This record gives sequence, structure tokens and C-alpha cells, in this order.
Amino acid sequence: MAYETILVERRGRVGLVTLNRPKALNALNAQLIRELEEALSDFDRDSEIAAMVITGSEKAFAAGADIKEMMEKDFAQAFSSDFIAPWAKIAQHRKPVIAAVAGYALGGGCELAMMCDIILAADNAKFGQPEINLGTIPGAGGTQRLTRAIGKSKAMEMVLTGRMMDAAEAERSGLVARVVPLADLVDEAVRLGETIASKSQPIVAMAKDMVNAAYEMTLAEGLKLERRVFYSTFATADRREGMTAFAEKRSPNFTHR
Ligand SMILES: CC(C)=CC(=O)SCCNC(=O)CCNC(=O)[C@H](O)C(C)(C)COP(=O)(O)OP(=O)(O)OC[C@H]1O[C@@H](n2cnc3c(N)ncnc32)[C@H](O)[C@@H]1OP(=O)(O)O
Repeated sequence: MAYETILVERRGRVGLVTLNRPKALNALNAQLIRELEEALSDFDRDSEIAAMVITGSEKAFAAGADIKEMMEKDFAQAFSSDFIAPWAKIAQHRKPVIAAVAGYALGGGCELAMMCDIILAADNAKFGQPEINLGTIPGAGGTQRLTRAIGKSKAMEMVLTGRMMDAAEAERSGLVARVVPLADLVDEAVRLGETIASKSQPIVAMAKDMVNAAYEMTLAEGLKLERRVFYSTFATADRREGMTAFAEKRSPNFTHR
């Protein structure tokens, strides 16, 4: 598949998508979102791929939705086209998606990172929801996912003032899993993807589902579902192999069944 706004490659069992609109700091226009979604869906269907990584440039993961594409829309056009709706599909893939964020992750860029399952940040990363400066509010999850990630007070401050957070603060706040040197960012993200690829893939999918369920359910509902899914792992060969390998003091040989 030939893409214009992204670069797609395979690194072992990891599918790597690099956002590639450098002159616009990877501003997320409709074409980029469509191409990104297609590439992720292809990787999600590909049995050779176990995890995906999304990254940008050293200067910008993504500086937000494309303001120039949005600026002339009126309410009726925005509402009837529901032009942000296609973004939601990015959060719905079964395989784990890692955001490798260097530079600016602003507005829709921060929201895109938060749609991923794990965020790794380079030491120069900057996160923010500056929509307030444009006379609007976050529209692709910023008020919801940021609040769940870093808590109400900090999210409220960022959304109401547009203040950016650097990588160290993002790590302290729980927005990102880890901060790594800029030069190592993509390799670290791919290594993380390879580590996930070394596990049982059906069990990885169940674990991902259950962590995501924590965002959708009450604690009581989530605990009940978790216990059921935990028991269902006992129907897999990989659960038996994992526990047997532990008892036999060897590495497990997962067959993804
Ligand atoms: C998802 C939803 C619903 C909403 C949103 O995401 S709204 C967008 C939120 N993002 C922002 O408001 C950030 C906008 N960008 C900036 O504030 C700055 O570009 C910067 C702080 C990230 C970097 O500043 P710098 O001075 O280093 O670079 P610029 O000269 O400003 O930008 C270079 C080049 O990129 C174009 N650009 C940057 N961001 C966007 C964007 N979000 N949409 C469209 N174009 C963008 C910028 O216009 C410039 O291009 P030109 O030289 O051709 O003007």
C-alpha cells in the first residue's frame, strides 16, 4: 500500500508507523488519520505482527489536528460530518499499540498518544491540550483520557490554560510509562513491542482488554470480569505451558493457543 502521510515498516514482529508530514509538524489531517488507521488495521490482521508502534519526528509526534483543515468549518458541517469520529478506530485495535513520542504531542497529538496502550516519551517530549488558545476544547478524548491518566486537578489546569507538560512531569504524573533518551526512543519502543511479542498472544489480548475495561466499568464489575477472564486462561495451552515451564525452571514455549 502506498501512503503519502505515513511511513510503514516492519521490525521483526513489530509494525512501525512513522507520521510523515514534517513541514506541518505532523498535523493530523483527514488523510493522515485514514492512512494511519489503514496501516494499523493491516498490522492488526497480520499474524506475523504482535504489536504496533506509532512515532513522529524528533521535533513533533504530532502538533494536533490540522487547524487549517478545520478552520473554515461551521457548526452544521462539523456536526453532520462528525469528522473526528474516524479517530476513535485507532483506539480499537486488538494488538497492543505503543506511542513513541518525541517533541510536541499537542491537542490531537496528545490525544492520539493517549489512544495508544503505552506511551514512551523521549526526553524532549512536550504534551499539552492547547485547544483553549484556539477558542475550542479537546475533541478526541483530551478531557476524558487525560483526566483519567493524570487526575482532575492537573488535567483541568492543562485544559483550561493550554500549559504544556515536559517529559519528566508526564512520567511523574503517570501519563507516560517511561522517559528514554531521544536517540533511543524508537529502538526502545520496538524492543518493548518485541517483549510483548514473546508472550502468548491470546493472553496479551485478554490482558489488554481487561486493563481497558478498567476505564469503562465500576470496580465491582471490573473485578468480576477479570476473575472470569482469568479462569478462561485455564482453557489455553499457553497457561498450562507457562506454569509448567515455571515449575520445570525453563523458559515457556508459547504456541498462542
Ligand atoms: C483534535 C482536535 C479536535 C483539535 C486539535 O488538535 S486543535 C490543534 C491543537 N494544536 C495546537 O494548537 C498546536 C499548534 N501549533 C503550535 O502551536 C506550534 O506550531 C508549535 C508550538 C507546535 C511549534 O511552533 P514552531 O514555531 O516551532 O513551528 P510553527 O512555525 O508554528 O509550525 C511549523 C509549521 O507547522 C504548521 N502547524 C503546526 N501545527 C499545526 C496544526 N495543528 N495544524 C496545522 N498546521 C500546523 C504551522 O502552521 C507551520 O506551517 P507554515 O510554516 O506553513 O505556516
